[in-house]
Amino acid sequence: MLCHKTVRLLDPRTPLYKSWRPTFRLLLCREGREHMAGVSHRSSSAHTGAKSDKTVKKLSVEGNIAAGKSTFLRLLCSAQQEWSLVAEPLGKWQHVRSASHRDVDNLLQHLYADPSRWSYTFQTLSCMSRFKAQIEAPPERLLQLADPVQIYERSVYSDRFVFAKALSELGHLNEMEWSLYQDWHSFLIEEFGKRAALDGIIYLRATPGRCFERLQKRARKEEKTVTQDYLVKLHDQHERWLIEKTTDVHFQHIRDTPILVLDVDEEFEDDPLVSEQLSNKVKEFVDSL
Ligand SMILES: Nc1ncnc2c1ncn2[C@@H]1O[C@H](COP(=O)(O)OP(=O)(O)OP(=O)(O)O)[C@@H](O)[C@H]1O
Ligand SMILES: Nc1nc(=O)c2ncn([C@H]3C[C@H](O)[C@@H](CO)O3)c2[nH]1
Repeated sequence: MLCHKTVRLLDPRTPLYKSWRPTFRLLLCREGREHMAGVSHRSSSAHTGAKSDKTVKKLSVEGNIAAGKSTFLRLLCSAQQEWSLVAEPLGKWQHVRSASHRDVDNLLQHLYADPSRWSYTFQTLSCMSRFKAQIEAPPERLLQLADPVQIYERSVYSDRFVFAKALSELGHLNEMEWSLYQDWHSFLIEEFGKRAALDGIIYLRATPGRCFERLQKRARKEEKTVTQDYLVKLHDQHERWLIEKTTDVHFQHIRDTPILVLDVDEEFEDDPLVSEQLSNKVKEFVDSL
């Protein structure tokens, strides 16, 4: 469980937060300078309108549980070998480490076994690990390329606008927890906004029934209690956020991010033709950004 001090540190209304904010800002500025001293990333310049020819295009791949994101990314990366992929930090959630790096617990297991007890803790870890991944400098080899592309498996945005929101509506995050989550999430987006910004989103769209079949086929041990109803709920959140655009997204740059929708209900894993068609669509989309 997150200690009370950390919760208060992340809550803008508390004195603890106010006393730490200047230190936090200083750290952010230092990191910012290091970042600026390197190659200018597209996401840093996108908001100033400035473009350099060595910018990294950052995209996330979004979609329901077991829609086929990892599978799709594997295919994509073999078609576009120079692109860099940042996988979802699932291992960090399954093997939570102590300060002395001992493997202490499996938070994904706890989440599904007792969602009301563990959802807030899980969203804290999932979102923090995504933030760290999203603001990390791209690998050096990527910066040597003329048109570098980095693709993330999900993002800090789906963490909030799909999962945390669904868990709040299901009552697994209570009103206080949902409010705390939104407070620190907004704070981090405002502070890191440009560095965590995306140039595009690829939405892998599959019916909840198909996802449920794939989930059962994959048979991840922690997910035995995941129901089709939960997948329907997550599907609806994706649809409201990325298709209907009725989700209340407070950040203009996220609302404006271009979206490519790919239907992945079809079984394409072993079909090179379908894989090639999908990967060509992604390439066209990336070139258009
Ligand atoms: N297009 C496809 N055709 C056939 N099988 C697929 C396809 N996409 C994924 N699968 C299978 O479905 C299962 C789930 O796929 P995968 O692990 O890629 O999902 P995911 O979206 O990354 O899941 P998660 O949300 O848990 O990260 C795997 O067993 C995979 O082999
Ligand atoms: N609650 C919750 N919030 C998230 O942000 C989130 N991201 C992924 N997951 C779950 C889905 C798969 O079981 C498994 C691997 O994707 O982890 C999440 N669950």
